[in-house]
This record gives sequence, structure tokens and C-alpha cells, in this order.
Amino acid sequence: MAQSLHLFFISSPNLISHKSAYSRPLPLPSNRRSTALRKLVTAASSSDLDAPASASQVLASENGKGGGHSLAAAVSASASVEYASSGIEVDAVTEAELKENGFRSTRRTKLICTIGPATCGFEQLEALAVGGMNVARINMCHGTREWHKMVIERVRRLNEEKGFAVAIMMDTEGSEIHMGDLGGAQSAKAEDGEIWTFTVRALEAPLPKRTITVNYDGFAEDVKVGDELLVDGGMVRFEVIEKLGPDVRCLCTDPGLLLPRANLTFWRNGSLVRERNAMLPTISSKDWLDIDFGIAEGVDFIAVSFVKSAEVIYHLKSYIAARSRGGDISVVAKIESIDSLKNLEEIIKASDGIMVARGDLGAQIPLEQVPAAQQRIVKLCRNLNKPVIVASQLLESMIEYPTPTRAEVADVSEAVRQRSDALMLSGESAMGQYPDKALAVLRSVSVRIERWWREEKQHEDMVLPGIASSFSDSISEEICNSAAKMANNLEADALFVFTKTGHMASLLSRCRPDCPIFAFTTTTSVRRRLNLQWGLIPFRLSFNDDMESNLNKTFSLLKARGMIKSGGLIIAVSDMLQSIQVMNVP
Ligand SMILES: Nc1ncnc2c1ncn2[C@@H]1O[C@H](COP(=O)(O)OP(=O)(O)O)[C@@H](O)[C@H]1O
Ligand SMILES: C=C(OP(=O)(O)O)C(=O)O
Repeated sequence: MAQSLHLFFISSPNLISHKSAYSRPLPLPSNRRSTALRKLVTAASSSDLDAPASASQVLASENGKGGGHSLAAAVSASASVEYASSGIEVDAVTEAELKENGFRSTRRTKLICTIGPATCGFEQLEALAVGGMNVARINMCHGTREWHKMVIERVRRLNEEKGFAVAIMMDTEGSEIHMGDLGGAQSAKAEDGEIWTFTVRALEAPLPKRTITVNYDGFAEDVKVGDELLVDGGMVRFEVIEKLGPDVRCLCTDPGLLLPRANLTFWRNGSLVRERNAMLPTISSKDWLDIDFGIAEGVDFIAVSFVKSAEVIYHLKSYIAARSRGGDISVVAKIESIDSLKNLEEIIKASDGIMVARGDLGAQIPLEQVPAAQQRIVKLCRNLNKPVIVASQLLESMIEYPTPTRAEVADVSEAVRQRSDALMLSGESAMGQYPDKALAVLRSVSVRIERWWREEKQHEDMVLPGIASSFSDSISEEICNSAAKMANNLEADALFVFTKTGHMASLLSRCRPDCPIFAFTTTTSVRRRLNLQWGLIPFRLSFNDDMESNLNKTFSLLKARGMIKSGGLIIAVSDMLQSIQVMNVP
């Protein structure tokens, strides 16, 4: 595999100075930006403009830099340097490519919205995409496959017609125990002291008063009188007072709202009862059918619920590889059980991404342990170069209210400060009253905290453990680490990465550099998958082995989109071009 590392200054709106012939050592400026060399891009805006009013309104770098320079330099992997001076015409980007690469945001933290009845219309989905949704999540625990298919088709249409790159994540139901559909009701209120019946009988709607169906046949057998029953990780609590065959009568001890298909856990003498859960397969027979559906529909990510070990992830990945030509569906493991915490490192290594599913995790470990678990998972994922999503209850109050609580804003800020790749909305976007507002809060808090943290931690040490498993990979890793460090030291305006598989883009993302990372790839599926990763702004373009022409094309595209300007300092890496040759000394 070949790699290259290029350092460029753009000289004028339509021309870049470039001469590839001669080499000399690169006189790198010192740590601080040299004002003689720099005064670069005036970014169009310092805010995260996710929502262009027209096709020409675009998203711009948040870095706010200005000036111009006519130096172009390229440093190859073998450390030779090329200077350039003669101008050449910039390659044209076709109308189709411009349309396909509609608009992007330079916000670093990615946003996922769970789609539900509140957001499944085409206009509603478009509003979310305009508002910054990078990934649409469908939860197979709810709705029919026909309904999910309709949502997928709408998101795909949105991408095609409006140039978004919204990826689809299909979340499996898993073998969790949960309530039924509430006989079609949106919700039900359980009051303190009320007696409710949880039954494994298959009842038709309308259900008898204060009756809840349970999806798992062994439920009535497994619970004992005196057990504590937690709905939705403790949002509502009951005590089991009587067992009558398939019916379990329970006293409500903590009142609250019961939502359709909410998760159920039961506790005995202060400990979670997990024997039965441990025996259930991670992927149920219904999940396998849903996975077949996801493969047929070409979803970008499959999220697996209640992962206990790495084996199930390896199994699913080989299942997907055998069935989806190209096998480019990423598998995300949800960390939401004690077992998944025990086997965390192996699970992360096996997966393509991780979700900190705090809802169910908080039902399995004491709530006060969830923040430390989150921090540990986020850090480990970054070390191991796997994207990590922080999910659940980020803005829970916005299901009902148009503004978040201060505590929710602090929680979102902390996830951004930890530099998690993505934040996820659940009920807020699926069935809440203010999905667009909730997304806007995630967006504005992300942008604000990212900027603040860049200032606080300017040029933070990038001490990351090596993860390469081959010599070729270690070259990619070194190139990306160096490029990111150089970008920070030189206060570059952007990193460019030309990547076929997305691997080098993810290695750059892992460094969490200060400047945005524009990732160019040749396939729409890689582009969509990169949309989950911190700091990557993915584009799909056809390019070739001629780096100069590739760069020219990308300069035109980004200029047309207002994301770079003449004089900007760009550092570009590629995983396709110059090869690294290893030779025996003759
Ligand atoms: N496809 C859907 N159809 C109906 N309601 C949904 C759908 N997806 C999500 N919801 C609603 O949004 C809530 C939050 O979504 P999510 O977090 O994905 O589910 P849960 O909390 O049940 O695991 C759900 O409890 C459900 O009420
Ligand atoms: C995201 C979660 O999973 P689900 O919504 O499927 O329960 C969670 O438990 O936090």
C-alpha cells in the first residue's frame, strides 16, 4: 500500500502554485505560526452553519484565519520535499459532484437522531438533516419492517436529491425483556401505590385496565415475590407482590410514565437478576431476520444490543461479509450490561464502533457508576481507534419541554469534552415534541464546547498507543500522527485525506486535531460511514493516481462550497499514491 504526506499552501482562488521537480529539506516553521508565512484563510464564519438557506450557502471552517501565500510543498513518506512555483488550472468539479456533495458542517461531534413517529415524514427528516443529523437510527424494537423500509427510502432520497450523506444505523432489539405495546396507547401513567399486572399472556387490545404485557415467556416463572421491577432503567419502579400463573401483580413504588416496549429488569436483594439474561442469545431469531432486512436494505451500521462478548460480533461480521457483497456494513456493539463492561476491550477490538447505551447500562450498574464507565469506554475507543457514541437521556426533558435543563447541557458538554465521536437522541427525536430544537441544542453545545476545548487544550499532546497490526498500517499510523501534529503546530486550516477504505481518515480523526479534516473517498458507502467519526467532513469524488489533479479538484469543490479560501494552509495525506518500497541492500 502506498502513502504520501503533502503540505500545501493555496495561492489564489483558481490557481495553485505547484512545481514538483526539485527537493530540499522543508524549513518547517517553529511551533508557533510564522506570521511571515501565514495570514491565511478568512473562514466564512466561525459558527457551525449546518443549515444553508440555499444551495450556495455553505458551511465554513470555524477557525477564522486569513491571508495568502504562494508556497506549495510536498513531503513524501520518504521525507523528500517538493516545492512548487508554476501555476496550473484547477480541475473542474462536475455539476453532479457539486450536487452530490451538497453541504457539510465543520462541527466535529457527530449527531445521531432516532427516527420515530415524530420524525419519519420526508420534510421532518429533511429538517433534521438540515439541522445537522449525520446518522439516522432506526430501532427494530419498535415499528414494522415496512415502516423502517419507508424511513430508509426517505433518507436515501434526501441524500440523492439534496446532497446529504446521512447514514442509516439499524439497532437490533436484542434479547432484552421488555413490555408490550400498551394496546396502542402512546403512554400510561403509573401512580404511587397502584397495583399493576404484568402478564405473559398474549392479550389483544384493548388491554384490561392497569395491565402490561411482557415479551418474554419465562418472566412469570423467573420473578419472585419481593423482587423490584424496574421499567426503563428505573424511570418507574414496582415491587412484585403476588404471582398468579402467567400474571405477576406489582405495587407501584416510584410513579412515572410507562412507554410502549420499555425495557424491564428485576432486582433481588439489591442485585440485578441476570441468570436468565445470561442464557438468552445476544442475537435472537427475530434479530437475525432484522439483520437480513438491514443487509438487504444496505444500511450503513448495525448496532447490536446487549453484547456480552467479542464472539458474537465476529460471528455477525462474518455473517454480513458472506451475505452483503463488499461487506461494508459496520457493526456497532452496545455497551449496556455488566458482561459487556467485563469484556470491554475485546468487544471494542472486535467491533467497528461502540455505543455507550446509558439507558440500559444504568439499569444494570448503579447510576453513579455510569459516568466513570462512559469516560473509560470513550477513552478506550479512541485509543483503539473505534468511533464511540454517547447515547440516552442527553436531553430527556426536551421530549416534553422546548428548553433543556442546565444539567442536561452539562451532560452533553461533558460528552463533547471527552471528545466522543457522536451524540445520540432517542425519545427526544423519535417521539418528542421538539425534535428539531433538541438537535439544535446538541449542535450549538457541541460547537461551543469544541471551540472552548480547542482553546483550553491548544496543542495538547497526542500520546496515543500504537495500534497497527502490519508494517503498512504502521506507516499509515505514523503519517497520520505526524500530519495531525504538524497541523496543530503550524495551525493549519485543514487536513485533507484521500482514502479509499476510510482507514486513514479514521486515523486522523483519532488524533483529534484542531483543524477540520476533509475526507475524500470514492464510494458513497465509505463516505456515509465516515460521517459517524469525529471531525471528518466526508465527500465522494472520483479521483485517480495523480495527486496534483486530485488536489485541484478538491480545492475547487471546497472553494465552491466556501470551506477553504486562497492562502489557506492545507496538509494532505493519501493512502493510495506513492508506494513505500522495502528493498534488500544490494
Ligand atoms: N419506530 C418507532 N415507532 C414508534 N415509537 C418509537 C419508534 N422508535 C422509537 N420510538 C419511541 O421512542 C422511544 C425512545 O426510543 P428508543 O430509545 O430507540 O427506544 P427504547 O428506549 O424503547 O429502547 C421509545 O420508547 C418509543 O416510545
Ligand atoms: C440506546 C439504548 O438502547 P435502547 O434504546 O435500544 O434501549 C440504551 O439503552 O441506552
